Amino acid sequence: MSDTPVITQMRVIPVAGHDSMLLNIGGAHNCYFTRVLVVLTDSLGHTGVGESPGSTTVLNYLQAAIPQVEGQELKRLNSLVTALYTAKTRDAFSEVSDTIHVPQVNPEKHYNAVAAIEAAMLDLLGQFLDLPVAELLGPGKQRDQVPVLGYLFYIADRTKTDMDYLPGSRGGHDWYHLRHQAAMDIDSVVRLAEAAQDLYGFKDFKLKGGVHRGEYEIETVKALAHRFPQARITVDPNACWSLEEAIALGNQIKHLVPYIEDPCGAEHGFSGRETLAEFRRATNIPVATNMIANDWRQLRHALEMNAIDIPLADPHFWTMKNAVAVAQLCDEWGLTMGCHSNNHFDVSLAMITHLGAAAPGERVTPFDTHWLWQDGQRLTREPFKIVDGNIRLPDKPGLGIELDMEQVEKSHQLYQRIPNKDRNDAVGMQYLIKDWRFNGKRPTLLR
Ligand SMILES: O=C([O-])C(=O)C[C@H](O)[C@@H](O)C(=O)[O-]
Ligand SMILES: [Mg+2]
Repeated sequence: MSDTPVITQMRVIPVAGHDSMLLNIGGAHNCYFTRVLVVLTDSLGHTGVGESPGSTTVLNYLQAAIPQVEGQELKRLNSLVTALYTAKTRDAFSEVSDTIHVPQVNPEKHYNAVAAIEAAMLDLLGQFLDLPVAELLGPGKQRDQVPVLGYLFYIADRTKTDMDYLPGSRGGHDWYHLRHQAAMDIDSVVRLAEAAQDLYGFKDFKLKGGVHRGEYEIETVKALAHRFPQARITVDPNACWSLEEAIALGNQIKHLVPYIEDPCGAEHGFSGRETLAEFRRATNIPVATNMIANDWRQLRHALEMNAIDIPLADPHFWTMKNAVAVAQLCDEWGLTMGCHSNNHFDVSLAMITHLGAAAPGERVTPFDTHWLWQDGQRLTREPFKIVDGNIRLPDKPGLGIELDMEQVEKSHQLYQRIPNKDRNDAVGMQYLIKDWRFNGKRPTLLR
């Protein structure tokens, strides 16, 4: 067997960036978000990089994995990733997963860490083979352009807090100002969508719901659909509507939306998979999820019950290779593939782009990305761009990105300074509503 490069060093670098006061069922986004970079060096001197959500658990897991990764040959990628998934290691690092404040995304789960290691190894392997990562995944590269949607949020008024939210500045594109200002009503959200579309050319939009009462969010969807008649608009209340409410609300917009994301969840002794199956049967509206089909076992139950049409296979939850396997399964079984997102930097932007480029078939729905909220805070020299609602895959080996270590260092320094390293959207929310506490069954503002 011939040799492949050996991983000589693994660095784990926690980083932080700025965010707007975006509302969701978990509360209000903090003024800072955190991520972790995995930076691998190989014996040829190449650098490979991956990004994961920034919980302390994931950080600890990555640091503990260093001895398992250093010294490995790149050709052992598959067996190394499998070993990192072993139950023994997993159990040691997922103890706190029940305490998370944003239950819809599981940022503390170990698989986020494994995914970042896999991405960095794929990056190195691609550079060694002189191939883009998309060529190393599943069926290989299927497309050069990956469509993404405009991910809209209601935005709370940051001036009601003493947190370090950025004020935004006038003089550049409107989007860069508006994304920092309160947008609590329908008109403001439509205005946000207009600015985002003007800058990024989005063809489609998703509204993060679970904030106002459901009726108001449906009115917002209608207003967006009226303003952008060609767009595919959807809404994601993160399962906070009851089944009954979800059916009533869904029926109002069934002619306007291509799908609804996690309209309802577990209630009255029924699981989220059961209520989503009932929702689908009652409304005939396709269902997307990032809440009840995030691993093979969950996906199997969701499909057996006919609960979903669109698994949003986030490569950070699944790893890039497994997310492409989900895409292949969708293609073969007549499902639609999509991709969930959290706040992220430009390394994750590259990861989702290669995933989208390798997803086979026509039924790939535009991917979620939070990049529009972070655009301008780069860690790589040339972040991929969203143009006409698409991200173009560069003609470069590996992930096709190069870290800018000065930017990484600044972002790491910011991480060191901030008090809250783990996501907790209740903190900001408590400035708006005294003693606010998470309740997955009540829209954020209804207290
Ligand atoms: O589709 C989703 O459920 C998400 O994007 C989850 C995220 O946590 C989103 O709610 C957010 O960023 O607030
Ligand atoms: Mg969702």
